[in-house]
Amino acid sequence: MTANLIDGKEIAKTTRSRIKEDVEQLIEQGTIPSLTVILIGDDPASHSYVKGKERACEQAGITSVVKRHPESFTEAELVEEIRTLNEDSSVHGILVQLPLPKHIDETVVLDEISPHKDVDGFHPENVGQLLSGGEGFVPCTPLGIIEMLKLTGIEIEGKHAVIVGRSNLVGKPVGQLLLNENATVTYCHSKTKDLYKHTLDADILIAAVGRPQMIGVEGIKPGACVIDVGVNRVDGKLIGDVQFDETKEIAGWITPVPGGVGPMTITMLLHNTVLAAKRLGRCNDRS
Ligand SMILES: Nc1nc(=O)c2c([nH]1)NC[C@@H]1CN(c3ccc(C(=O)N[C@@H](CCC(=O)O)C(=O)O)cc3)C=[N+]21
Repeated sequence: MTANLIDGKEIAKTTRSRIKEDVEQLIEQGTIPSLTVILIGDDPASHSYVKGKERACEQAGITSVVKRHPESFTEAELVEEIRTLNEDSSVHGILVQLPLPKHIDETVVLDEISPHKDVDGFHPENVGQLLSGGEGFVPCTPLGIIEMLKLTGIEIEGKHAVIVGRSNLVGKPVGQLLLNENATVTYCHSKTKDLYKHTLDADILIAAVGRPQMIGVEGIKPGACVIDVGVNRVDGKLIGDVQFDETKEIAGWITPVPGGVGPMTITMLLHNTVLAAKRLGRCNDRS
């Protein structure tokens, strides 16, 4: 058996053209959705991701501004910049590219972003909304994964979803979303004993550890849906967390790296920015 490929690029393309229509409608109503990205330091991977975000915004008709700062930019300067953007009614979405330099406290910074402009969904208010089933912003990668499953027609309800990795960015929120979709959810992590005992029972396996090819085919249940969130750069090449070539022979569905989750992450950033513009627009109408 060979797995069906979940083509993230193709799904992203379809979703982005839908978003573009939304943007056009908003522009007709007088609002140009706009995203500001703050990028500190000169990590090549971060610069490349941010370029991808800029390109995607441009294609969708969303205004994007990138504020680039040297490694020496201070936490106080960053907080000040965020406060200014929070107040600026022409800015709908604010994203601070991670990771930040060591001298800046990520928590302090993320807490400073207005929850109404927090298109990453990292602000504690939005994290809380996700847990309680509210209407906050949901982190882009987890949202992209759910969208991809739905658009591919993979049933979530009643399925056993096993997540490997418990980061705040991906592991934890994707588990919560799957739970909200009525999956039975298991979280695995670096201290989990006998990892494959759990993964072998997964109908839906989410690999989000950030270690190249750490999940082997011995850990995959035949017919399972395997979502590989890994973006590990090895010798200039992008490698996932799953041994793709072996796994694709027994899985039912699998996402490639690149061309899987990555393009959907950026797509959901566009989605969240449009959502922010719609919501903030409504607030401005009322004032
Ligand atoms: N505040 C913040 N929000 C983020 O969402 C965020 C972040 N910081 N820091 C870094 C990670 C990583 N991330 C990716 C986004 C797109 C691709 C992507 O599009 N990847 C393409 C390939 C891109 C390439 O070749 O370089 C693909 O998988 O096909 C990958 C990784 C967002 N992140």
